[in-house]
Amino acid sequence: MFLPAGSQDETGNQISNRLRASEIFRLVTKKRNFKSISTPVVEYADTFTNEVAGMDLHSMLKWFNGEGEIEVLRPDWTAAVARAIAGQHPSEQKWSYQGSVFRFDTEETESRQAGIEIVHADRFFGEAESLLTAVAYLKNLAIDSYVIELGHTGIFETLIAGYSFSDKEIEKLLQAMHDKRADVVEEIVTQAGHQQLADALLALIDAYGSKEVINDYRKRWAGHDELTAILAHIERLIDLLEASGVTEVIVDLGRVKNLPYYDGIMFRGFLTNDGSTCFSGGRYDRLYEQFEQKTSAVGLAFYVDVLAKHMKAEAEPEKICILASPKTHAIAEQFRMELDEQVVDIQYELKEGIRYHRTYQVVEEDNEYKVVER
Ligand SMILES: N[C@@H](Cc1c[nH]c[nH+]1)C(=O)O
Repeated sequence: MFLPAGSQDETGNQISNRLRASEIFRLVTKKRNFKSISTPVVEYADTFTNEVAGMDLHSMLKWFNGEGEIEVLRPDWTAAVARAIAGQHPSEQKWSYQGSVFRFDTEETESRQAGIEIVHADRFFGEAESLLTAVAYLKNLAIDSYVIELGHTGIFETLIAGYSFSDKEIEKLLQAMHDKRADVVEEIVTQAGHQQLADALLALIDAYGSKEVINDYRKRWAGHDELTAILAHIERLIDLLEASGVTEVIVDLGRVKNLPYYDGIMFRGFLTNDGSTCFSGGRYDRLYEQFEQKTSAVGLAFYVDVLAKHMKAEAEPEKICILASPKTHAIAEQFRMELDEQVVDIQYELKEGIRYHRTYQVVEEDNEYKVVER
């Protein structure tokens, strides 16, 4: 039997690492006073596709229910959690969750996330706590080679404000900026008749790297209060991360939003060894406008499958075999109960190719059963 593209089985270490990653996430977030929340896997599509959430129905796993409404498998936790907690008292601010998201536009259809959302809190506090929780979690997973990248939706948006583009053009422009395709960006702005904008956007494509990029752009954007305020904001977060022991923080001023609801700071974590993204998040105050709330909302989600792949495997415990028979199986089981630390396998005969550190056997002596080492 085969599996559809984007689905795969999992075995061994990947599973035990993933379960450990989940348990460590539970402990880390509990200790930091997050309240856990879980939403159903099946929801109305509208929770994710409404005007403010803005996600694309095409990439969702969906069907019609008996009433003709579209239901989906949860494609995103952030919009689901927002729906679930919209009616909660604003004193509840820190939420954590774990579970799968399902999307067709990613390599794997199902991917497991562990995430946090901080709502109704002071804006800088929410961003700082999100990032520091990420740092604490990675530390607890013993993952220490990673880079945190900061970006901001306001840069691109401020630069293109005042130029008219159709929704289609904006969509293409966002994609081209995301792919860092200077040629495509130039083509789109030229065709729209906004040649003057090209230089600013093309420069932005290369505006990533260490803190010096901020100093450089502070000079370039001198006098442009909105943009320099964004730079100062990013710099404050970098200072916080550096003061908390994070050695590699980079900025990408040309980063555009990867989810339609972001409006403000965006974060991402990359693992150094293969560049894979291990967490992603950002500010999304606008999402709460659908509930007539003007508030602060920020968070991030870890890609648990990615983390599990990069975690060191757990140390192997001693592996013991007890040879028994149908008659002595209960005796072997009793002996097994006394061994807390070891992996204990009971077999009726030794199988070739399976290795144990020690082997025991149930033997009969003077009408009594004993377990002895072989
Ligand atoms: N839901 C986002 C992550 C996130 C959590 N909070 C804000 N953003 C994602 O799937 O990438």
